[in-house]
Parts: sequence; C-alpha cells; structure tokens
Amino acid sequence: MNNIIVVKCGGSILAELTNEFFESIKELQNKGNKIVIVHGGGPEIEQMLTSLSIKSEFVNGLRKTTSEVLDTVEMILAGSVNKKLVSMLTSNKLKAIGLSGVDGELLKATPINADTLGHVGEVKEVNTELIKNLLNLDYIPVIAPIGAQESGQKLNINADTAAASIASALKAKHLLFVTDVSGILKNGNLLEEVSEKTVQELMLDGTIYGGMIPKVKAALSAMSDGLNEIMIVSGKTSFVTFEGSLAGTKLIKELEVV
Ligand SMILES: Nc1ncnc2c1ncn2[C@@H]1O[C@H](COP(=O)(O)OP(=O)(O)O)[C@@H](O)[C@H]1O
Ligand SMILES: CC(=O)N[C@@H](CCC(=O)OP(=O)(O)O)C(=O)O
Repeated sequence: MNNIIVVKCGGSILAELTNEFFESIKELQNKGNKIVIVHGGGPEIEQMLTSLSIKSEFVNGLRKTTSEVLDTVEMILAGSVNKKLVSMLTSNKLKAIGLSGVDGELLKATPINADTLGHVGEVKEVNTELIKNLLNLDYIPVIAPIGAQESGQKLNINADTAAASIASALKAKHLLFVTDVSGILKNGNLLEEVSEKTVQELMLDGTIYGGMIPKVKAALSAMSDGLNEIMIVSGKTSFVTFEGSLAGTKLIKELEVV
C-alpha cells in the first residue's frame, strides 16, 4: 500500500477544525489516498489535570508521567478526544474508527527514561497489519498515542513522535502535521520550504520554539527514516489547494551542492 497519508491533528486545533479540514481529507481520499489520523490533546489533558489538582511538568518538551498523570492522559486521549474526533469525522460523512495504541497491540513501546520522565514511551513496533486491514475496509483509523510495554504497562507517547513512527512503519506517502498555524513562520511570514539545516538554525535562534519543537524533531526523524513528503499545515483552512498541491511548510532534504 503506497498511498497512505498519516495526518497528525494537534490538540491545539481539535476544537477548531473547520469544514475545510474535513473537505481536504475527502479530497485526499477522492484522489485514491488512504488516511490514518493520529491525534494529540495536550490542552485538554492540562485542563483535566488542573481541575483534578494533579501536578505535571514538562521535561524536554515531554510530560513527566506518574501513574496518576497516566490515568488522566489515557482518559482524555483514548476516552474523550478520540471519541470526539471520530464523531466529528462521522458527522462529516467520513468512515472512522477510534483506537488507542493499546488496542490490538497497535503501538508497542518502551520507556524513554523512567527516572526522568516516568511512564513516557517511544514506539518500538507498530501493528501495521491491523492498520492496513482497517484501511482496506475503507475506515480512517483514528489513533490515540498511548502505547504498551511487553509487561502491559501503558506509556504516554508524544503525539508528534507517535505520528512519525506510525508514518515510518507504514512507509507512508505523506506525513502531515495539522496544527493551529499555517506552517513554520519567520517574522510572521510562512516558510514554504525548510531544510533540516534551516530547521536546526531556526531552533537555535528561537524562531522555532515551544510546541513547534517536538513537531519539527518528529518530522526530521521521519525524514531520516526515508519519508520525503512531510508538511506542517493548518486545520483552520483548506490545506489542499485548487491545483491539488498542499499548502503549508514542506520539510526538505538539503539541496545538493554540485
Ligand atoms: N516558528 C514558528 N512558526 C509557527 N508556530 C510556532 C513557531 N514556533 C513556535 N510555534 C508555536 O507552535 C504552536 C504549535 O504547536 P502546538 O501548540 O504544540 O500544536 P499542536 O497541538 O498542534 O501540536 C503554534 O501555535 C505556535 O505558538
Ligand atoms: C509524553 C507527552 O508529552 N505526551 C503528550 C501527549 C499528547 C500530545 O502530544 O498532544 P499535542 O499534540 O496536543 O501536544 C502529553 O501528555 O501532553
């Protein structure tokens, strides 16, 4: 299957996804592509932790996850956010089925560093067969980024890195990060193409900061796994243009110097 597009929907945009977003997904399907959605939910997790008076902190852009935090993360991602997104897709006439990485051993993971991060994982294996079977039934799998260790211990996985791992395992044609901005901005202007070297420079000089950092790092890691169509696009507007190309920031390999 070489027509898979993995779409990561950030927590920043989930409540604001527009008709244009769903129309763009339909347009990609009409062109013969199969869609897999991986979602985040950072802001909703934050809200619930606050209302439950559970403290959590970020270490290198990742949420330090105690057992108590993990229960809340799973409740929000696999329970609330996943079902809301499936319901939105369904009411937009898109066939969708919600799963977390725990279902069908979809995402086997290991802890990144149990001492500093607690139950935070990275994906070691993706059940691509299950995803492809769902795609063959014309479902959009909608995946919440919770993984499980061999022992059964669940792990919280950053949604950008989960999407990159899933796209790499599926050898996806495109990996799209749908967020609340039109792409990578510099002084308010959209950068239509950025190379790995430029991304590193933009992180160093502070142009790329906060939530954009895990996104570009995940994008670069997918690029080094061999994916070559990776974009950051907005969920507020149509990301498929009239000409059929995608609007946003495209990450490209270094231009070869001859
Ligand atoms: N150079 C940049 N261009 C655009 N957005 C940036 C940049 N650097 C940091 N950001 C921030 O990254 C945010 C997107 O990341 P985040 O909020 O984590 O989104 P998501 O929930 O979609 O993963 C933007 O809203 C913006 O505040
Ligand atoms: C380990 C880790 O940080 N996990 C994230 C998972 C959700 C996520 O990544 O959501 P966004 O895409 O909305 O940021 C968290 O707990 O917030």
